[in-house]
Parts: sequence; C-alpha cells; structure tokens
Amino acid sequence: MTTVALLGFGRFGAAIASLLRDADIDVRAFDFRSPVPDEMRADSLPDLVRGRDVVVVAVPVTAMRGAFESMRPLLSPSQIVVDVGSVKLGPSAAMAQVFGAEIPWVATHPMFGPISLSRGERPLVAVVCPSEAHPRAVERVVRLYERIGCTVVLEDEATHDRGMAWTHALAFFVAKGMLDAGAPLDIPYAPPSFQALARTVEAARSDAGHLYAALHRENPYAAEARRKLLEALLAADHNLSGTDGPPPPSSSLILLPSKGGPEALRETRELIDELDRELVDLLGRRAQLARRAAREKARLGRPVRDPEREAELFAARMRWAAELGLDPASVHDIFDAILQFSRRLQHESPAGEAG
Ligand SMILES: O=C(O)C(=O)C[C@]1(C(=O)O)C=C[C@@H](O)C=C1
Repeated sequence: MTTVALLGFGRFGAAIASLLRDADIDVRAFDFRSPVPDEMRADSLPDLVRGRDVVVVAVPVTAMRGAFESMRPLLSPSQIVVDVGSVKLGPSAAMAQVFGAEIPWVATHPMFGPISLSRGERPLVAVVCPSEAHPRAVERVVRLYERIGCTVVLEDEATHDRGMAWTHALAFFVAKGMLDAGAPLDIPYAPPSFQALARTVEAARSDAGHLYAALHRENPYAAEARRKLLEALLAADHNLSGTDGPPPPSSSLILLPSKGGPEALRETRELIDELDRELVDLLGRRAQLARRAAREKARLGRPVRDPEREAELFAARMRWAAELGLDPASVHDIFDAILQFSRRLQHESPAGEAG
C-alpha cells in the first residue's frame, strides 16, 4: 500500500490530497503557510517525509529547488520524489541535480486543477516524464496516477514545455489580457462561443499569480509563443482596420521586452536574418518589375533612365521615411543603390525577355 507525503497544501495540493484520499491512499501533508486539516497534518518537514513511499512536491515552481534541497538529507533511496509543476524542464533539471541517481525522482504534470476537479471534469490526464535514471520509479508513479483515475501520457520535458507554451501559457495570456483590458466578462447572455474562454478567464482570475508566472517565466518556450501570437494579432488587427494610411510597422519590428544576455542577442540576430530574407525577396520582386518597365519603355521608344520619375520616387520614399521617424537622407542613399541596381538590370535584360 503506497503512502504519500504531500509538501504544499495550496489550492492544488488540497485538490490532489482529496483525489488521493478518495482512492484510499494514506496522505500526510505539510505546508509552511496554508492550514492542513488535522487528520493529515504533519508537524514539520522531517515528520512529513519520514517513512513515506512517495513525496509529492506541490509548491510553486520557483520554490521547488529550495524544497528539494531541504528534503534531500531526510530521504532514502527507497523513497520517490514527484513534482507536479506546470513546467517540466526546470524542475527536472533541479531534481537531477539535487537527487541525481541516488534518490529516485519523477517529473510529472497533472493536467487538472482545483477548478476542473470541482466541476467533475473527466478524463483526468497526467503527463509523466520518463526518466532514464529511475525507470522503476516512473512505473510506480504511473500506477499511482492510474489508481487515482488518471490517464497517463508519457512525454519528455522539452516536448511537454513546448506544448504547454502554445496551449496552457497562451490561454492564460489571452485570458489575462481580457481581464486587464476590462472586458465585461459577466454578461448573462454571453454567447456559447465565449463559454470555453470564460472558463480560462475564471481560472486566470482565481490564480494568485504563481501559476501565471510559472507558465510564462519558467517555460523557455513561452516568450516565443507570446511573440508569435502578438504578431499574428497585430497583423489581424491591421487587416480589420482597413488599408488606408501608411503600412503598420513590420511585424518583425514588434520587439518584446528582452531579458538581455547572449540569448537575447542570438534571438535578435535571428529576427534580423528573417527580416533581411524578406528584404532580399522584395528586391527580387522589384527587379522583375524593373525589367518589365524596361520592356514597356523599349516598346514606347523611351530611354531606360527617367530623371523625372526618379525625382518623384526619391521624394516619396524620403517622405515615407520621415513619417516612420527614419532619417530621409539615409533612406535616399539606400534607394540610390537600389536604382543603380535596377538600371544595371534593365540594361542587361534584352527588351523581349520575360521576367
Ligand atoms: O519607372 C521606370 O521607368 C523604371 O524603369 C523603373 C526605375 C526603378 O527601378 O524604379 C528604374 C529606372 C528609371 O530611371 C526609373 C525607375
């Protein structure tokens, strides 16, 4: 018969404790702040983990490493430590470092919370990360989850975190955006299409901030998912706002706050590469048009160079530059080079050549 020690009796800890107890599993719990019902309360961390088969760590992700370090001297190799955090790469790395090969540990993420449990939502799914160092512990933890009614999905940490960045983290991000923007969410006749979103908003509203912070700050894929979502939303907004006026800033110029350091430089260079690729594509398309203009002018018996058109062209580009806060003289120089390129192509391309 498996016995469980539960460190952390916040809303999620309390919810998982009742699932375990419903399955007749002996649970003892401890929390430095939240009250624990007498029948399961341990008095201290040593009292909590003593003699327990499985130690479930249900503290905020940012507090996990500290919790692992505090319990490390109290544990023996016959026990298993299981974390239930919403991200997996960080806690897994911390457990590998603190417990290593000596104390079996397993990284998991139950895909349900207090709200979905109170609504009786089923099926319950738990992601378990298969750890090469402790395969037998993984098997035992899978059985424990199955015993409390979960369907278990085995998935490595990076795949899990990537998936969560695009689902869990973005769903909360959108919900928080709606809350912060002051969307009236309690309209009694809100359409059914809003109900699913309303549930996410409710979850975001009831979170003290730990979950939201962990989903975004502790997931290495979340920033990129947010950036891509924001780019897509701005592009969608532009399309809906009509096409009058100057074009919106290129989506690649939407710079989200950078964390700094070599990682930020690498990411910035990737964005520059992406943008330059678009610039070269545009130059290719412009070259095709220049060749076409050359063919039309040849038919009309006009010379390649048209100083009047060039003057208008420079004036318009310098005006656009000024509108965007760019230096008009620098933009003039760039178009000077583009026109040299264009005229060279026009002289090279035989008048009848397609392109
Ligand atoms: O508009 C034309 O007549 C072109 O041939 C194209 C183009 C250009 O590349 O924009 C090239 C040469 C001319 O002097 C003016 C403009």
